[in-house]
Amino acid sequence: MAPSAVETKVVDSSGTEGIAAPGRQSYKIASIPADGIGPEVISAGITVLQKLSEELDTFDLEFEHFDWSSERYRKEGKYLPDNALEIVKGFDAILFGAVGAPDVPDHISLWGLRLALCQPLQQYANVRPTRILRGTSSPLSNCKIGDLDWVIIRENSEGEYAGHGGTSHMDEAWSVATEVSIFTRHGTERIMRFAFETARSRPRKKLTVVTKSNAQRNGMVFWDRVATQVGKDYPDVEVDKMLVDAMTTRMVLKPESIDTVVATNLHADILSDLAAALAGSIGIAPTSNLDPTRKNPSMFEPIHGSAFDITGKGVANPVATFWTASEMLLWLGQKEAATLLMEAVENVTEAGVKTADLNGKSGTVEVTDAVSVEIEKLARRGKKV
Ligand SMILES: NC(=O)c1ccc[n+]([C@@H]2O[C@H](COP(=O)([O-])OP(=O)(O)OC[C@H]3O[C@@H](n4cnc5c(N)ncnc54)[C@H](O)[C@@H]3O)[C@@H](O)[C@H]2O)c1
Ligand SMILES: O=C(O)C[C@@H](O)C(=O)O
Ligand SMILES: [K+]
Ligand SMILES: [Mn+2]
Repeated sequence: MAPSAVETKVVDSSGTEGIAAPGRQSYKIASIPADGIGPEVISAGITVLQKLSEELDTFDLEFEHFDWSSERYRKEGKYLPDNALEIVKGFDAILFGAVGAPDVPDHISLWGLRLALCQPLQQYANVRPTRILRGTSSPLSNCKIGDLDWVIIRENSEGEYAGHGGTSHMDEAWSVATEVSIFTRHGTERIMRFAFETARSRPRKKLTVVTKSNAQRNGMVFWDRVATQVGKDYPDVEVDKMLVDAMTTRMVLKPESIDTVVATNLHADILSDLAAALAGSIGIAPTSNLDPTRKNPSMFEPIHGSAFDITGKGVANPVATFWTASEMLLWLGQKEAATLLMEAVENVTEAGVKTADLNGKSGTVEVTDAVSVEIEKLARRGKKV
């Protein structure tokens, strides 16, 4: 068996190892910061999570760090040890940074780490909420806070990311490559149900099904068909359909007309980066890779990548990771902490403590410290009343 890649063990936030105090839930979190700005933002995320745990009486977190990264790939030829899935199954959740390095082809890094975890762990629902945070603004001139409040549900197990394909006769004049999209009834129906449930749980109960069923006349027509069938079980959810190209224009021109969106793996990948930018920056938006059956741990990561252009400069926006941490706490059942964390984050953005991508002047550490101070204030205020 390959050796475990555990580098360091961090004890729970109170500084003691072992059993949680009575009444406190205890969670084991696998931390995989990986590449580029990943370690910078994950370290910031862990700082605020530990602060929350210290200030609230509700939970303890025990982090274990894994060095699964491009650096490990360079040394050992692999991103993951052979028993990686077995290891992470022993955790309540995974907190992931980003993977990708300038000297490793992007398809090797993505398939070697992110997809090598979320596909076998059946994290089929990728959930990407976006909204404009207090104290920040959209690049859209007429778009105010509240006008853009979306959740994009990305199919996370198949479609264009099925991994079916190949290349023959490489570099010959007759070389050929295929990248086959796969849409199964099982995969399509389960993401559609998840999307309808998400739409139903939000005040507007409104779902937009995005496809490209004019050009992609098989898989996408199938998606539309499954959406109509599943929709019969959700008469209270208002549904509309959009082609993905037109959806980009609707996101820009009529953001207030959108609430919950479901789209394929690739379409939603693209739309969700656009969504984050329209809400202000790719540096704010979270991602949850969920196994809704809860048989496997779910994985939480900021939406952005490893951002080589700003790595090591101390300017990466940690807000995407804070929001991700909040989503992780919600998934673990810690609603009070999740809400308090976002309240703290927005108090800080509103006070103008922001990184350069949000037109601010603060660094990663300053924003993190400000959020920690805010957590303390909010938690202590909450205890007094
Ligand atoms: N889930 C993932 O791990 C993931 C996601 C996206 C990209 N990637 C990988 O990351 C690498 C770089 O990809 P890319 O450049 O297309 O996307 P990227 O998200 O890394 O960066 C795009 C732009 O956004 C900026 N940016 C990203 N995060 C930021 C933050 N927190 N604060 C401030 N600015 C931020 C970057 O500086 C860059 O200008 C590639 O190897 C790619 O495959 C990985
Ligand atoms: O598409 C991917 O899986 C990589 C990255 O762009 C992401 O959104 O996680
Ligand atoms: K990421
Ligand atoms: Mn992406």
